[in-house]
Amino acid sequence: MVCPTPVAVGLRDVSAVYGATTALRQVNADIPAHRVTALVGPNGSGKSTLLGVIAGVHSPASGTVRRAHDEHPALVVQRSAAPDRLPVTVRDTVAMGRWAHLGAWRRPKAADRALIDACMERLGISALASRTLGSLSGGQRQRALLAQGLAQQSDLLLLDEPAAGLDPDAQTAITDLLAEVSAGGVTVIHATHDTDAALRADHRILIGNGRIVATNADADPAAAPHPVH
Ligand SMILES: Nc1ncnc2c1ncn2[C@@H]1O[C@H](COP(=O)(O)OP(=O)(O)OP(=O)(O)O)[C@@H](O)[C@H]1O
Repeated sequence: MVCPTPVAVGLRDVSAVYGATTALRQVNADIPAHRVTALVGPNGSGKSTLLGVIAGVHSPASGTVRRAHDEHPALVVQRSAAPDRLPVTVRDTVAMGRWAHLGAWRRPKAADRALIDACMERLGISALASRTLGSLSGGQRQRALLAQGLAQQSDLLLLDEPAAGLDPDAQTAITDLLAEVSAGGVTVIHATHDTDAALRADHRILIGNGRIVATNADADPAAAPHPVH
């Protein structure tokens, strides 16, 4: 008996534009809950835009996006999109992941501080806690942004090339981390150019020129998530 996988995000006829540029064209997809989904495709194919649409930071020009999750999605952007010269420390950066959970004065409680410490520990950046982001290597900064994403404790974690620029061991560690996080009940969607990371995902979506070209569900219909009604 096939056990149906619930859908975390359902996209129907979604198109997205930047001015005159069409980045997504009539995208239809069901993203399985509590699994790792890899978005793969060449540069400029629309992966980041799709993540932005799912995160709710880029409004689709047409179509619908339905999220089953209660929490606000956590979106971890590519490091090139993060400001370089902000005088914030690694700890501050990770702590920003708690902002949505804090009151008006954004004062972290003991539990928030413990979580921030745990997220830094998980990404191996505890020793860098007092360093400013601008003083870090690209890979170290990328880990700080990932720790910030984890600190949000969202049940929908969206990551844009989380292992880009990391050394091979660190790339493997990030892929392991994503699998661990999804095993804990989080839906993970990540854009990647790393074939190993894509192959280790539970579900793959291949994008080309703003369209979905293939999913692994095409090859194995039993693996397709079952739509929610
Ligand atoms: N801010 C923007 N303004 C105008 N066009 C944009 C903008 N961002 C992306 N685009 C265009 O939208 C299309 C999809 O870009 P997107 O960044 O989603 O691709 P991608 O698959 O994530 O690429 P990469 O692998 O290089 O990160 C491309 O044609 C790109 O040039």
